[in-house]
Amino acid sequence: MSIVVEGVSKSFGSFRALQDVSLTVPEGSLTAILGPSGCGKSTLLRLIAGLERPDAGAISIGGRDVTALPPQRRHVGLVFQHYAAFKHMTVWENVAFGLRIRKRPKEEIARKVGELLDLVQLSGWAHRYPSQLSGGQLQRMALARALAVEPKVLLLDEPFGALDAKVRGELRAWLRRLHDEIEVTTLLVTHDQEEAMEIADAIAVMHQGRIEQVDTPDGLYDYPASEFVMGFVGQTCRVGDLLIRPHDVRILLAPSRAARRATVRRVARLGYDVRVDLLLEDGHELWAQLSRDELLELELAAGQEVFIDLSRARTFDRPEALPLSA
Ligand SMILES: Nc1ncnc2c1ncn2[C@@H]1O[C@H](COP(=O)(O)OP(=O)(O)OP(=O)(O)O)[C@@H](O)[C@H]1O
Repeated sequence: MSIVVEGVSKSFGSFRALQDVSLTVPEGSLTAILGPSGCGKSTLLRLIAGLERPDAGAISIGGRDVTALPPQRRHVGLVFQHYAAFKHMTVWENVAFGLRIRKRPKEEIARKVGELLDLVQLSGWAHRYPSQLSGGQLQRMALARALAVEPKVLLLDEPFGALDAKVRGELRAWLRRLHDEIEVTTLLVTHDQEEAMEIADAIAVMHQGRIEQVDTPDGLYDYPASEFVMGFVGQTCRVGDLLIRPHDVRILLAPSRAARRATVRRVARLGYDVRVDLLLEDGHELWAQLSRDELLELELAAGQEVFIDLSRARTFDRPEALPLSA
């Protein structure tokens, strides 16, 4: 089911946490809400879940206005960063909990819990207790528990936030596969642009209580709507009003009409990538990201004079992208 947020605002005292936020999460999609700490991501998720009420605006799920409904009548599954498992219950009992309180028949509970444990790859752990699970396994159990009651939408707030980078990476790939399998509309809150870019169909970038842009991962990266978005979804260098991604900085060995004179300050190998720190004649500093092959071709060394083509830079003073002319 789709989620539609229309013109939602929310203040805490005099602090405006959300200002006129609108967002559509299409049915079956995996959409990420991406933004820095404090931008209002969790507040938006909590409003959709019904844990908070908006001051203005409306929220609908599957075409039904749920703005005035309590959480339990919205049929949402929720998973947070620090999942509160029932410690005295086994994994099986934790996953079965929601079905038991809904008084579902025993056979149905047994079948469903079995299926869910398969889905989250915890079948072999059904009779363990939460204290015997790793962080990644606990979060998978949390997902199984959220899915048990067949939510119409799944809301995930930094579900892998507390885990180390390697486990996070594994769970990301796993979540994407799970989503493709069960096709439940999913909204994922994260401050990690790599996480959002890797698994989401669409990303809503938030900044200071507003949504700055909603687009596909490629769309955000290639056509950022604002300087904030450009800086948040990838690396950028600034040269005066111009913003450019380091891999778009072209280094030339001979002068050309559009190129600026610069000095190589340092060449650093970062595995296959190479970082070349540059000082432009006018005093601006920037860096170029090259491949090792490109570096070998250019034979760059510190102190060398080169020419920098910034024609792929952008400026956000005016709405359209402005290529630099000489
Ligand atoms: N119940 C509350 N009372 C007062 N202020 C709140 C409350 N909930 C959130 N805020 C404030 O609203 C702002 C947005 O909070 P929110 O938790 O939505 O941010 P976030 O983007 O999820 O950040 P993080 O990634 O750090 O969790 C913050 O400045 C926060 O302090």
